[in-house]
Amino acid sequence: MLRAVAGSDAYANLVLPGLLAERGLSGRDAGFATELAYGTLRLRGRYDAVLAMCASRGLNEMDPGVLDALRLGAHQVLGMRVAQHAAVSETVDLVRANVGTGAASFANAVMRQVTRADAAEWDRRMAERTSDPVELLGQRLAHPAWIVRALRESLALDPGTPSGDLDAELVALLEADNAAPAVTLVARPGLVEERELGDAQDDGLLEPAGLAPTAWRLTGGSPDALGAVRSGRMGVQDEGSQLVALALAGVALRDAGEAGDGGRAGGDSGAGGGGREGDGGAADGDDVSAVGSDSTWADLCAGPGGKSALLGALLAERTDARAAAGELVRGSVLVAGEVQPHRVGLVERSVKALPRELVDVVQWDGRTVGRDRAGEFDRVLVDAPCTGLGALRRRPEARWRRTPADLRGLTLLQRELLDSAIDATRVGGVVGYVTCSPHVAETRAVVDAVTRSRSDVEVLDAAAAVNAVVGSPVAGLAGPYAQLWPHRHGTDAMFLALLRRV
Ligand SMILES: C[S@@+](CC[C@H](N)C(=O)[O-])C[C@H]1O[C@@H](n2cnc3c(N)ncnc32)[C@H](O)[C@@H]1O
Repeated sequence: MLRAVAGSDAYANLVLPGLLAERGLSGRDAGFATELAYGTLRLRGRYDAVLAMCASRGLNEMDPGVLDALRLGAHQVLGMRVAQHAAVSETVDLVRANVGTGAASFANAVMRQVTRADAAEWDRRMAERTSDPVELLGQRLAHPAWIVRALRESLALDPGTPSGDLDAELVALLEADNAAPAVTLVARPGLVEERELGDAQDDGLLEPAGLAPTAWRLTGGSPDALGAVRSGRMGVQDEGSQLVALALAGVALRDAGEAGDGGRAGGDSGAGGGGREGDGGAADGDDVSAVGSDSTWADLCAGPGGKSALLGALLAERTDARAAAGELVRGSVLVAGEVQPHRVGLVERSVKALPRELVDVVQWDGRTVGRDRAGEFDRVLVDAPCTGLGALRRRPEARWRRTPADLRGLTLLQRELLDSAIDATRVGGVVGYVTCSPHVAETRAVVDAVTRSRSDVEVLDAAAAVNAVVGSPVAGLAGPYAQLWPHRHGTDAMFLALLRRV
């Protein structure tokens, strides 16, 4: 797997399951192989810093296969509890079998150096050689320096960051990125019975994740062992992804004719939680007659479809509730659009448990939707393509593959998509702008630039909307934007801005 990722630009999460199946590994063996592979990939920068101090030649002069084997060996010695002699001899055997005898004796010499100090001593030696504190933190905790700087800036600008704790917060975040995350599942509303979830809990397979009412942590077995996962009524989805979709679905809309607040941020978040949406539901505080239509939703960037499936389930549940209350409900629809044809297929698979007529899966360029379908939608999600710096714990190789140069094209696309989403939303409707990156350039800078350039949007309090979903104030979350963090909330670092079209 290491060779496929480094040599062929493969994605670890796509390569590994096939390799485990091919080699017949399951249970504890599969877990061990996964930790070997994912841990080595995640911590590559740390091990490279150690290997550079141990080897007689530069890393870029080494055979790439030897370098990967040494990284794997270093992870066993410094990051896992593998016996040193076993780690050394396995590494040397691997190099002898795949590269040759000369390379094996080189690997042997390097691995013996690696074993001569423990992790704390290697940290000390790194500190002796590196004066820049950001570079050093990046080496110690295996993040490229540009990412360390970006995460630090984002934490510093987040009003949810406890004052005076920036450096400790940064270390906690980098450490959380290096830990294997629990598998979190979504129980799509209206599709999974309480009894089914109760049985899975009794069998030791699931426990409530804690924040999102739909989120469950897998405590045993694999997701596919659950019938609800196989039938698409549940799915693997980070809790942060669930929270942002639920928050967008829960925020109160306004009637198209009602005057807005003139761009006021915070204050009235309009975040009402369950039971208030729609033309006929009871609303606590708001004038329901002012809510307007709430039956046409769009997911502008839907692939692979996790959030579409959750939004679709919410829309279906809400439509059924209204019909049961005697309302005349016509044609609720979620249009789930995606630009890449093969990802359109993934969206179709992900919404397979929902009523066919409820979700319209289409191929589109989200940038033109605002022009082609202006003012058509009540709620629009823009889950924009981004660097993914908020999901580093799930994508072990991503941090080494991304570069600051990626930001330029992405932020331009993000602005265009957000502008288009606002144009596609009716007056009084709401747009949710989401990224799985906390990078300031992709989050608040995009939202600030777009809202500054238009006079028809009002920034809502997205943190209050998330609190309303959870049912109590979430610690370390402060609006108007909602920035979640792995070390604080146990979720990916999802960002949510909610904008009302006025
Ligand atoms: C962050 S992912 C969305 C994840 C998805 N919402 C989910 O929860 O499964 C961004 C998606 O946007 C798609 N995309 C990129 N450019 C696009 C465009 N111009 N229009 C529509 N989709 C686009 C990408 O192919 C990718 O599938």
